[in-house]
Amino acid sequence: MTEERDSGPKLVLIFSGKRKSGKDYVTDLIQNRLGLEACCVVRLSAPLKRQYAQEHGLDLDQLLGPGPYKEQHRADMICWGESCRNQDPGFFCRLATRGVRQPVWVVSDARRLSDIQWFQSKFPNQTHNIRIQCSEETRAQRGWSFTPGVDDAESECGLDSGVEFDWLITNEAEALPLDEQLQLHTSL
Ligand SMILES: Nc1ncnc2c1ncn2[C@@H]1O[C@H](COP(=O)(O)OP(=O)(O)OP(=O)(O)O)[C@@H](O)[C@H]1O
Ligand SMILES: C[C@@](O)(CCOP(=O)(O)O)CC(=O)O
Repeated sequence: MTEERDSGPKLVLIFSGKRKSGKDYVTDLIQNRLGLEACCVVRLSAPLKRQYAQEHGLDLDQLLGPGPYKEQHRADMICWGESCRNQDPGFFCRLATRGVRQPVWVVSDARRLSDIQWFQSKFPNQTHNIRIQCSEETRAQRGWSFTPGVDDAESECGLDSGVEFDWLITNEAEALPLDEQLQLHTSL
């Protein structure tokens, strides 16, 4: 049986950013650098997608991947997830971090103030907020197109204001290479 970490994480990096800004790409890069023993990528949407896939007979792997399949289901998943969050805003944060034993937690997909508040209230000294940004042109090249009800809803806009980000990362071909941006802020 695995033992729960008593002391909690040493570092919690909370990433947010618009669709196709590269949240998964950047957080995977950090995990590759730190290694699986030290670093866990915590995806708040993972338990949501797991439960949603089960209840709706969908392909979980495709919902977890970057392709068009999850986009076809995104609006309905958002509504479904919000009905859970309205009853318990920390519901997916708790599920996604259950049993995580690595000292560095890289949360890949904060979307709402309540997500950030949950980590900050539990780990006030360890938590840092990071925004991944890039142009709409770059996001479009990665498959994004504006979808009403998604791109103008809380899921995408909930952190547009009201958060002081500790770091901003620009994930564009023209920007400083990601490696160098990560090194500027940390020794990652
Ligand atoms: N710096 C980069 N270089 C090459 N490809 C990239 C880069 N950043 C992102 N991508 C690619 O762009 C696509 C979208 O990136 P990613 O899935 O990480 O975005 P996301 O913010 O997690 O998006 P969403 O929230 O819509 O799932 C992926 O196919 C990813 O591999
Ligand atoms: C339904 C939802 O969790 C999908 C997130 O998918 P992804 O992080 O973009 O792969 C978004 C949300 O919770 O608002």
